[in-house]
Amino acid sequence: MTPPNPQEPAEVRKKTPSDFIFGKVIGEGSYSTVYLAQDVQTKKEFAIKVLKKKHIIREKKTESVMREKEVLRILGNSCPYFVNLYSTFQDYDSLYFVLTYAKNGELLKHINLHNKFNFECTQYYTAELVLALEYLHSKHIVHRDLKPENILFDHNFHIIITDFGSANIEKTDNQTNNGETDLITALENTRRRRSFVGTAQFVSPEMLQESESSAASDLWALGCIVYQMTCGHMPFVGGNEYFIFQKIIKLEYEFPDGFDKRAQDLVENLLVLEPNRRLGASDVVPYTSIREHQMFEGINWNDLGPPPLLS
Ligand SMILES: Nc1ncnc2c1ncn2[C@@H]1O[C@H](COP(=O)(O)OP(=O)(O)OP(=O)(O)O)[C@@H](O)[C@H]1O
Ligand SMILES: O=C(O)[C@@H]1CCC(=O)N(CCc2ccc(Cl)cc2)[C@H]1c1ccccc1Cl
Repeated sequence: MTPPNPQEPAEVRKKTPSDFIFGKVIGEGSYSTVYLAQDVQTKKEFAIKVLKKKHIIREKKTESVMREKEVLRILGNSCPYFVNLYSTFQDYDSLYFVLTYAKNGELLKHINLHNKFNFECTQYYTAELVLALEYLHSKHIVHRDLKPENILFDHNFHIIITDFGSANIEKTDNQTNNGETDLITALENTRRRRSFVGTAQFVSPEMLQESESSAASDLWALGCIVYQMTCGHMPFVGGNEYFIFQKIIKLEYEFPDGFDKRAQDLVENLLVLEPNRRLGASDVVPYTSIREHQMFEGINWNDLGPPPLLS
């Protein structure tokens, strides 16, 4: 590897691994390792996701990696609720993604630590998720694998959504410029349908049956996450994926005793089999129908204020 040219200002030169001090491993994926790293020059901390090219090829994830990069490029750094991609670089063996470091880890860890969240915390984090989904869907991007493992906390305990490898960038009307593009899109979507499903417990019924996904698929996942923050476990569980899928398409779940009634009503209006009938599905962003729900009584949507102490 050629050493960086110190005369060239770092901000314009393509970064290389030697621009960073790699620290502890903060997480592992099926074909990636995430390190805590410090920029040698600025001393700033980042999460650097390192993907071994041979693993990407073995897992057939090249398209997923390119899509995640494209989604992160589209999202930019305008919304605080998404991981920011500062830079990418590669060497012979690996690809490197320099990302926002979410210091306080996964939402899932904190739900399990506290067994479940109190109403104030559930209300606050559901509101942050609504604002995040409004931004994401306004960019015509559907996450498609939203779950407490992919929702991280930054140093101030605000959410940072990550893992866009399963995301879909929806074609908008003005992007289909000719019949041929439609055919390519249709072929790509057909091939992708065969291969893609999110995570069993959070996947929407339409993605299980017709494999059509839309912004409403993320609203289904939101319903599952509100349920889990409120009572500490997932609405659809089973011994294996087949039994979980059966419960989802039959809408077979129940609310434990003591489940907050406001949260229950919101969940019941999100976990609707027909995607277009889910609360917010017919809204043109912002999700006015969701914002006006009793779950959010007292919330100032223009300023959520600081996060409540987790409990
Ligand atoms: N920006 C980040 N800041 C802090 N921790 C992170 C960040 N990104 C990922 N992690 C942690 O690293 C772990 C691995 O993340 P990674 O995106 O590499 O794989 P994954 O998406 O979790 O797994 P898979 O690729 O199988 O879906 C995550 O579970 C998360 O806990
Ligand atoms: O899209 C980009 O920004 C470049 C374009 C040039 C390039 O070669 N790559 C790497 C493409 C790639 C993807 C998967 C494997 Cl297994 C190997 C190379 C892309 C890349 C470089 C660094 C980090 C990520 C990516 Cl996708």
